[in-house]
Amino acid sequence: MKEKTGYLLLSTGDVLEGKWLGSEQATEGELVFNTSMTGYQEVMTDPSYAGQIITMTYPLIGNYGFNHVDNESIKPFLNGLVIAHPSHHPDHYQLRDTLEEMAIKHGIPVLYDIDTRAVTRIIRKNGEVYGKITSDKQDFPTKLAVARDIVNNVSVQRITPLKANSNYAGSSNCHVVLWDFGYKQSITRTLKSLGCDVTVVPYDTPSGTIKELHPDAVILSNGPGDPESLSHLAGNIKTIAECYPVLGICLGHQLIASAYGAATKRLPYGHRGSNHPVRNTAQGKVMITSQNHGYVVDDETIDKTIWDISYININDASIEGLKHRQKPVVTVQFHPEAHPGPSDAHTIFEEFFSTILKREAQYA
Ligand SMILES: NC(=O)CC[C@H](N)C(=O)O
Repeated sequence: MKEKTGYLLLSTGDVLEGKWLGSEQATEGELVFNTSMTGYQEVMTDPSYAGQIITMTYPLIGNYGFNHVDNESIKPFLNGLVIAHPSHHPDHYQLRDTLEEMAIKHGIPVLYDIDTRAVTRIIRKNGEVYGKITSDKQDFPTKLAVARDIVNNVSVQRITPLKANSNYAGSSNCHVVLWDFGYKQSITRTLKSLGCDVTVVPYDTPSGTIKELHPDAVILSNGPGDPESLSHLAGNIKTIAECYPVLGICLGHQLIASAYGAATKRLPYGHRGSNHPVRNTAQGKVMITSQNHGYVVDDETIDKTIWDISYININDASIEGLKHRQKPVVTVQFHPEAHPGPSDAHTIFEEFFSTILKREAQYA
């Protein structure tokens, strides 16, 4: 196998030498680390990583290849991947592509033979770090202007209806509008398996158009970038949250909190992995959750006359969930749809649906 030298250059001035896997195509972006030990396919196809270079702390990546069932979006949106050891001989009964084939097919630059734990220590120490994968040792990343249209690039372009799974045995028959800021397909898979018809709508859909769809509930999805870049949607989001049962997931949680006047701030180096413990403040119970976010809602700015804090991160006490005190509006910073990661938080969907069904029974 040909091995071409490439470099990971950091905005901190650090230079790491590695090897190209696939095409030698320079790329740059915010460098973030993910600590998941499995689920690299789901990580790479999660649209929330748009514009970023991911480094995986787990050393061996690609050992079961890529399949056709676990993608989280139509294609990977990340800017690049930095790993220690690629698996050159993956094996799995569902395998379609190797890591190298996947990288070439979608034009994703991949650098390997990097001590990704050393890179992670640099990010943990410095916070916001930009990286460039390149063949030119002098070609340092510029401090990037975050793409303004980052959500526009990952959101659906038109209103898209999806039918509930036909083999669903229950009786929920809900119609959910999924407000798409870069949704993971595990969200729609979960909703369809719970018997919901889903209408996915573009991120800039006016509240009036959402109302015309007559949803039973609205879910605001995850997505990439700084939530502040979507502050112009606050009025629309608040209008919907005042009218329907609403669930906000990750970016969706941040946007709902912002619509009610809270501020968001950057975490020192993000939460990205499959084992982040969060405590349910009402029950004292701990769940292990899948997470991928660089921003959080600032505790000090939440109006506690409107919101209860429902979940807290055990590692750093950051806000992990909010519950409206009067209305059926709940939000979570973590990923109840999981993938990758544990399904402890699936209960969030179940609780949300029991709220919708009770509400419908009340108005029937
Ligand atoms: N997964 C997400 O929705 C991430 C939300 C936001 N882009 C953040 O990084 O905090």
